[in-house]
Amino acid sequence: MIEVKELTAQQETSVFSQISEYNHEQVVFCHDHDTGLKAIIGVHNTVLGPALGGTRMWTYASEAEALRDVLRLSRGMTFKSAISGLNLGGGKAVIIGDSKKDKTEAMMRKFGRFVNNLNGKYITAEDMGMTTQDMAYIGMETKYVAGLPESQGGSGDPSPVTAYGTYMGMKAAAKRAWGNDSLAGKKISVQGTGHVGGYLIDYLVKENAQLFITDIDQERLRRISAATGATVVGLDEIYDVDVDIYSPCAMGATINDNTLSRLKCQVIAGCANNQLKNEDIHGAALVDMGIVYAPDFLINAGGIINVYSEVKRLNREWAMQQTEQIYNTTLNIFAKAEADGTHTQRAATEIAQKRIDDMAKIKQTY
Ligand SMILES: NC(=O)c1ccc[n+]([C@@H]2O[C@H](COP(=O)([O-])OP(=O)(O)OC[C@H]3O[C@@H](n4cnc5c(N)ncnc54)[C@H](O)[C@@H]3O)[C@@H](O)[C@H]2O)c1
Repeated sequence: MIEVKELTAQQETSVFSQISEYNHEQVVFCHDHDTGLKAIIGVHNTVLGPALGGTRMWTYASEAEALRDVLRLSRGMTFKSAISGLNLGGGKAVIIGDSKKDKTEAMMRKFGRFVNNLNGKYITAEDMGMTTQDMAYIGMETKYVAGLPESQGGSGDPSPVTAYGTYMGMKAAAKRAWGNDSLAGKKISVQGTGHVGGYLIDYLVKENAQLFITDIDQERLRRISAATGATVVGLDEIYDVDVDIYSPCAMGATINDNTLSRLKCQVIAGCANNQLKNEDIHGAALVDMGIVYAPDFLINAGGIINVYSEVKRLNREWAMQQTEQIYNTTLNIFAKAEADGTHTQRAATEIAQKRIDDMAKIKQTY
């Protein structure tokens, strides 16, 4: 398996150092002057099938940050699809910009043309900052798009399915930590109350969990708090709240050297991608702290399962049934990690990598 190490400052600025570090097959830089499009498509691995993963539109502080994000996200998709038993490779795209101000139909369609140039090696869908309407625009230029509106034969917003899988993973983690998967009365902090976080909160409210929520969108926080009774906490305060479960549902790398010593939870289970800033260092640190960590790419796989159902013309019922399996898979990962004396992220990655390696051998005989 390829180890991902911390890069030196010099390596961080070298595009090829980063691509080789994460072992990507292909990275495509897309630029269009007229629409202001600046996008990067990362194709990590296509052994199991076409690289499928959403496009994220975000106000990255630098181009280097955007590149790092697309590389980490696309690698995560490889393992997510592999561990979920899907015949898909890992890919992802980022568009640099403010989704609320900079996005236009022309920009989306231009991006669709870049996706089309890859001839199906990469299939796009939604991620943060993108909507089903954006997928519809992209779909005017390419057939290699999923997550289209249901009115256009698509599987619609994947977030409810992602939330269901995250909820299943959280319950499995609760069972591991406390011997019982009930979340009733558990204090749970949810960082990010967007598409997935919002649906997850609905499940947690139904179970009578005690919620602490934060978001940069103050209006949404007020609305959710008024509807659910959740306590609103500050953006940074979220790491200090005395809770049983911390659920990262916004950006990645929130489990890092600065936050670890502040966390008081016994379980971490959320939908955000790439929650561990450094998989091995912070994954191992969580074991030392006695925190049960439900691997992000495993428990947030509901969205890709839903998108896969669209590509393979299966229905949402199939997607929900597959997603429910996340509960058992998560329990199995906890057991494997303990038996192997390793952390859960590594145990999950090893299972995913083994499937890729096994299938690569089969393909050699075609
Ligand atoms: N949508 C899916 O189906 C899906 C699938 C798998 C993984 N994910 C991951 O889950 C996470 C959330 O996705 P989403 O679709 O709900 O996105 P979203 O944009 O709908 O929601 C993200 C929320 O996080 C908030 N936020 C951003 N930065 C924050 C910060 N520093 N602190 C607190 N809140 C902050 C935003 O204001 C927004 O409300 C992302 O990491 C995404 O990659 C999503």
